[in-house]
Amino acid sequence: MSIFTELKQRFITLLSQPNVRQFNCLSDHLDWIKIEIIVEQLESVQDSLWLHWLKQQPTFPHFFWQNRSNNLLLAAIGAVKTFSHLECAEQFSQQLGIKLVGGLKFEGECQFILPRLCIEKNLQKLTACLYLNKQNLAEEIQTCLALLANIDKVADETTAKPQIITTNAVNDFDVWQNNIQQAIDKIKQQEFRKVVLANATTFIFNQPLSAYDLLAISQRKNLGCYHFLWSEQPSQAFIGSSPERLYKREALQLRTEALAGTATVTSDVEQTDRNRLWLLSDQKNIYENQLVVDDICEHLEDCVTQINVNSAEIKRLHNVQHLRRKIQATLKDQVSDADCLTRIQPTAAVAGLPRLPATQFIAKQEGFERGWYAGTFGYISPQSAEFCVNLRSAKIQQNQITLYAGAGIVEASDPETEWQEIERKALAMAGLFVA
Ligand SMILES: C=C(O[C@@H]1C=C(C(=O)O)C=C[C@H]1O)C(=O)O
Ligand SMILES: [Mg+2]
Repeated sequence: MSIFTELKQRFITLLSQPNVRQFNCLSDHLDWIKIEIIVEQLESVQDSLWLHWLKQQPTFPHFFWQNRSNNLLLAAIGAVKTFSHLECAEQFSQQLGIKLVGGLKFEGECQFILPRLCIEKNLQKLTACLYLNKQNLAEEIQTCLALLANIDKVADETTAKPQIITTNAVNDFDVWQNNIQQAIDKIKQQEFRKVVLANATTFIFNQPLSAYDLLAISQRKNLGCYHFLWSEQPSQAFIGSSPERLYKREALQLRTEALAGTATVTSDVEQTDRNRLWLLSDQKNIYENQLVVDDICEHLEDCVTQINVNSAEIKRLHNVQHLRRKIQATLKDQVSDADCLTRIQPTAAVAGLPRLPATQFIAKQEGFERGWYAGTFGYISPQSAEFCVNLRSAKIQQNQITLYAGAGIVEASDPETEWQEIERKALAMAGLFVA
């Protein structure tokens, strides 16, 4: 029996119990019921299973998130409550002692949900939770039964190979070069020290694309990355495979990082290793990274009791390698995830330093709205939280895909080199469909 058939049968049995109202209440005075199923030893399945399951679920939104150390995977369908204010989401999660999933767009818009059904996999342990509102319980049970009717269905990975018809970038090289020159002028005038400029490239295909299939391919190719998918309606989704952690919190322990500074990775092993050594000692890249360290430390300063920055190491990916400095801190009591998120996001790795003039420059010059790109996805809960930075990502709408990639611009930046850098970063997604 598949895990989904097992969950379906067990949930239907639990929902049919006459005392469902009492024994699963999250708390006497609250409106919500949680029905939980735990499977301690899930047999090994491929990570793509959860995406192929989502692909077949008619209940939206869909949320998928897998951390880069691959010991936590979340797959959720439906929303019984949505939050557009971080503090409200935080308060709700605290009160009920539950996880909420979602994130923040680059421009700051907040979107968290309490899913109808949330499946969580920690290594071999699986926890599935169904949430119902106590107020109109009879109706809620019917809605859940309708959702459960379909949860044993899993899609096949398509063999279809959509063909590219046209490609169009928001900024061509001339516009890019001009934007970088303007950024460098502003840096010289001391309006800011760094700004991260991005491009958006749209590919139109001869047939619709499956966000689920693309992300499943990416899971196998972009190793050591967070993988995420957010879809509010059929045929539209935002996906990505990002190397960058925004932060991970366990109780008061916070882990974050400065990931910035880039060199090429190719199939030439020796050249790639020379690039690694060059990156570790290149002043422009070290400076680019240092500004991210400064930004994070400054923003966390008054809400931590200690903070420690590790020395630089290399985070190696399929097409690029980055300089990374890990940062550990202990939060003061009472510091919330709402605090952490608003302080850390968007870091100087995706916005710039100082944050305000950099984001204003981006909004004015870049030529498109970033939305979920360079935003963050993850979860909050009273015990822990984890978020990634939504890089190496794409927006899919029917037969169109828009890829996003950016690069940190500092005074020593060269437009040509930065252009090559964003082209290589875009390969994390483009490499999945451009032969
Ligand atoms: C902005 C992006 O990446 C960021 C910029 C980097 C750089 O400029 O060296 C490196 C890693 C990321 O923090 C992106 O991938 O779009
Ligand atoms: Mg760079």
